[in-house]
Amino acid sequence: MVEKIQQTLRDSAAMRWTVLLLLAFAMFCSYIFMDILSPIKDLMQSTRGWDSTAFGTMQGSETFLNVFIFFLIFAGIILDKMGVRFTAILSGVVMLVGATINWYAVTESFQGSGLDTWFTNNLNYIPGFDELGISPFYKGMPASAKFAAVGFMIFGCGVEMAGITVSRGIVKWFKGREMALAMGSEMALARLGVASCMIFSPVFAKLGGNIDVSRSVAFGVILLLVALIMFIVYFFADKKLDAQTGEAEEKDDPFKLSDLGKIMSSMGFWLVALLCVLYYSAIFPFQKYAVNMLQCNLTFNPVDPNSFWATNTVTIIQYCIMLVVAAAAFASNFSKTKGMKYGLLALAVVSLIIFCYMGYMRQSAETIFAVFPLLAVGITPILGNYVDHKGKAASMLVIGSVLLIICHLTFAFILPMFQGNAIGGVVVAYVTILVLGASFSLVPASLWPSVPKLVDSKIIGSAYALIFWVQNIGLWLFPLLIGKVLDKTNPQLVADLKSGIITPEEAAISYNYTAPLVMLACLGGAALILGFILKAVDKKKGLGLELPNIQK
Ligand SMILES: NCCCC[C@H](NC(=O)[C@@H](N)CCCCN)C(=O)O
Repeated sequence: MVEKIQQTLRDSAAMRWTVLLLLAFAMFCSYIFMDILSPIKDLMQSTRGWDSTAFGTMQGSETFLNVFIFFLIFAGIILDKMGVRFTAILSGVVMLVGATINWYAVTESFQGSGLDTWFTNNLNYIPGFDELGISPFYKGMPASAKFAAVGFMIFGCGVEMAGITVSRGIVKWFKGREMALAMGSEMALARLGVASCMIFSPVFAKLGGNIDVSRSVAFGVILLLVALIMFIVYFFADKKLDAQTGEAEEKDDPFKLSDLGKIMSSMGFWLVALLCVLYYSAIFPFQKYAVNMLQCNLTFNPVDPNSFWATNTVTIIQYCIMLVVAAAAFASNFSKTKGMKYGLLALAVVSLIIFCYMGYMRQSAETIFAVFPLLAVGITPILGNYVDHKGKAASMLVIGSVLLIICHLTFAFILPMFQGNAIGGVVVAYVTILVLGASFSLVPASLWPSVPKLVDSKIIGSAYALIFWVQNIGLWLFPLLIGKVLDKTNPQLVADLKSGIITPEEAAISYNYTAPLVMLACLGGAALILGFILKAVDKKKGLGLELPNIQK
């Protein structure tokens, strides 16, 4: 008689993918909040008086507690000690609290309140940090920006804690199965979140003709409430799984601080962590300057504000096309026949071309750069699927780094040659952004699923936390460095601006970006060297980075 094999929730594909949807949707909401103010920087200046320094300082506060107060390290320890479901809910609550403070700071009610007065007169610096130039506050910073920074740094703790928790949750539910596809899908949805907020945040702020920036932030807060609900539902599924498997690893084999030593002594781990900080420092900080870099290098013919291309209808159509690209590319991973697979991929490519055409017709750098997260939405799951079935993660890290170098050098030296050539410049920009998007899929799709191969599953939370911590240092440092290098390498522009020879508007689109782009290409070069070393170490020590996740 054939013995009936005990099935757990994890063995059911439908249940596994439902759990992934809960976690991924929570991250989608968090990524929307993370960039909610980015596309309305101009409105923050005109309605709340945040100049570029106030805006940049507030945005930079996100990493402050994680990096300098080591919150991420504590978050990793909490995750390994308390388990995924507890930490998921905790991170959801922390994000919501931070976001609510952030929202209140930008409302009309904050203006003129007691808190407004207090923040105007206090919190002008943090001793020690101020001297080093790394304080999230400064004398003269608008009170609303200071209070928003307090909220954003609390949110930053929650969102990074959620990031490591979701990664560990995916490992728990998908290890030995479609783990890289699951991580790729989660990141794809996160990228869709970034693209969505770029499109919808200005729409909410300008709704009904009157400008209110707090509406956009309120939209983000509501989404974070939804994220918390997702985590609560996940809590029950995860509890049931533990009851079925009797695993509850955090109780059976409790995490000890000495376990951290095991991570630190793994050469493979450090190579991945360093590669991560180098690679992501050349991507996320670049993302903050990319639109301006395009404005400085491309020639745009302003679109008539009354024309079809300037309407919100076009925005909505473009967003729908974006969803078609993402859905078709994602569904191609699950198609049963080759015909269906290639049909869906063809649909994704045609929609992508239409998306690019519309971006060109709108003649704005923002809509051209919008294609960047879109390609990652489409192909990160496909590449994750490849890692699951064929492996080659270390090789993908190397290829991703090569593409990164090529793209930054193209932006630095080839794009400026097309200044004055409206169509040629846009074509070069699109091709380079698409290739960069491919690189931004190759590296994340192979890097994050490699971590469970390097450390014990009991300490996976701390391992992700350590990588995130190292990465956060780069994410804090490089936006600052790019700004400083830009000013240092454009001395004439800075002097002309100071003496009033050119207006701030003219100056803003006249920077020469060569030096910062070469700096980012060098980061790619260093990541490439580490990639080769990682490949060699993998071969020598048999880490299994080139092997598929699913062993047939
Ligand atoms: N399951 C993979 C999770 C990592 C995804 C990764 N996110 C990060 O690395 C975050 N620490 C940084 C996000 C910072 C943005 N301001 C990703 O590729 O998004």
